[in-house]
Amino acid sequence: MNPLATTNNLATNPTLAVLGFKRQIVYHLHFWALVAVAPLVMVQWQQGNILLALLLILFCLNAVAVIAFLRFRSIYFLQGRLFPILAVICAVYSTVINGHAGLYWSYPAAAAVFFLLPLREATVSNIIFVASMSVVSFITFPEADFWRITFSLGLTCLFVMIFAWLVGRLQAELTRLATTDPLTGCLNRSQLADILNGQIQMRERYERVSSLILLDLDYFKTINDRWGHMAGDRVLQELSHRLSKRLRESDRLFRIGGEEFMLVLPETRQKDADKVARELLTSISARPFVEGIQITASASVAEVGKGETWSVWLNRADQALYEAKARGRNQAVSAARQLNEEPPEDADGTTLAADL
Ligand SMILES: Nc1nc2c(ncn2[C@@H]2O[C@H](COP(=O)(O)OP(=O)(O)OP(=O)(O)O)[C@@H](O)[C@H]2O)c(=O)[nH]1
Repeated sequence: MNPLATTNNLATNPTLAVLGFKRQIVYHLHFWALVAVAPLVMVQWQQGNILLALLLILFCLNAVAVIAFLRFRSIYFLQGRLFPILAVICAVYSTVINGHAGLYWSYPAAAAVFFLLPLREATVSNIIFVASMSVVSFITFPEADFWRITFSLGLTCLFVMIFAWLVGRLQAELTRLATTDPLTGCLNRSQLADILNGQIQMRERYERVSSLILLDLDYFKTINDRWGHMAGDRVLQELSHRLSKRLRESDRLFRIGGEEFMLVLPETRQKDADKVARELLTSISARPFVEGIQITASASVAEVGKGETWSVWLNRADQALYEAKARGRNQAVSAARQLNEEPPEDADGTTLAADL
C-alpha cells in the first residue's frame, strides 16, 4: 500500500486518516528540507567547511532514505528521528563557524522538531537547543544580539509548541468523535472491521480464540411510542452503562444500529461468551430502566471460526440473532458453526437462556 495514499484518497477509517496525516508531514518536511539543504553542501564544501558539508550530506542521505522508505516500504526509517537531531547539530555548528549566516537555519530547525518528534520529546529537545544557541550567541555575538536571538528563538519554539499541542488535541478529539457514538459513547461501525480483523489474526497466528455477542433490545419501538424518544435515548445510555460495567477492559462495546449492540470478547471461547451473554441479558431484564421501563433483550454468540472473514463471522452471529428473536426473544442463541468446522468440546444445543 502506498503510505501516502490514505490522505490522497479518502481514508476508510479515522485511525488511517490520522496515520496518513502524520506520514504526509514527515514526507513533506524531509522532501522540502532536502531541496533546501542539498545546494548548501556545495556552498559549505567550496568555503572549506568540510565537517559541516559532511554533516549536511548525512542530513540529505537521511532525507532520501526516509522518503524512499515511506514511498516504497510504508515504514519510517529510524522513526524520522535523525532529521531533528542532525538539523539541530548543523544549525548550532553552522552558527559557531558562520555566525549570523548559520543562525538563520536554527528557526526552521526548531519548528521541524515539533512536527517530527512527540510533543514532550520535542519540547525537551528544543529547550536544550535554545540553551545551546544562547551559549553560542553569547560567545559569538554582541550582548544585544544574544538577547534578541534567545528571545526570538524561544518565542518561535513556544508558538510552534502551542500549535503542535493544539493540533494533537484536535486530532485526538476528532478521532474520538469519528469513532464513537455520541449518544452512548460506545464505538461505532468505523472501527468494526479493524477490530474484528485484529481478532481473526490472533486466531490465525496464535490460536487465541475470540467471540462476539450481538445484543438487540426487544420491542424497543414500543418504548419510544409509549414514553417518547428522550426516554428511549436514556434507556440506550443506561444499557451501554450496564453492558460496559460487566465487561473486561480488553473487551470492546459497539453500538452498530439503533438498539443493536455488539461486544467483542478477546481470548474468550464460545462457552465463556455464552455465559457472559446470559449474564448481560439478566442484567437488562432484572432491573427496570429509567422511569420504571422494563425491557428485555435478545442475543447471539459466535466464536470466530478458523479461516473465516469478519463479515462471515458477523453474518453467522446475525443469523443466530434472528433465531433468538424468532424463538420468542429474551434469550441468547449460539451461532451455527461453519460447515467445515469441528463442534466445540461442550456443544450443548443452541438456546442458552430460554429460562430468563
Ligand atoms: N430513542 C431512540 N430510538 C431509536 C434510536 N435509534 C433507533 N431507534 C428506534 O428503535 C426502534 C427499533 O425498532 P424495530 O427495528 O422495529 O425493533 P424493536 O421494536 O426493538 O423490535 P425487535 O427488535 O423485533 O424486538 C425504532 O423505533 C427506531 O426509531 C435512538 O438513537 N434513540
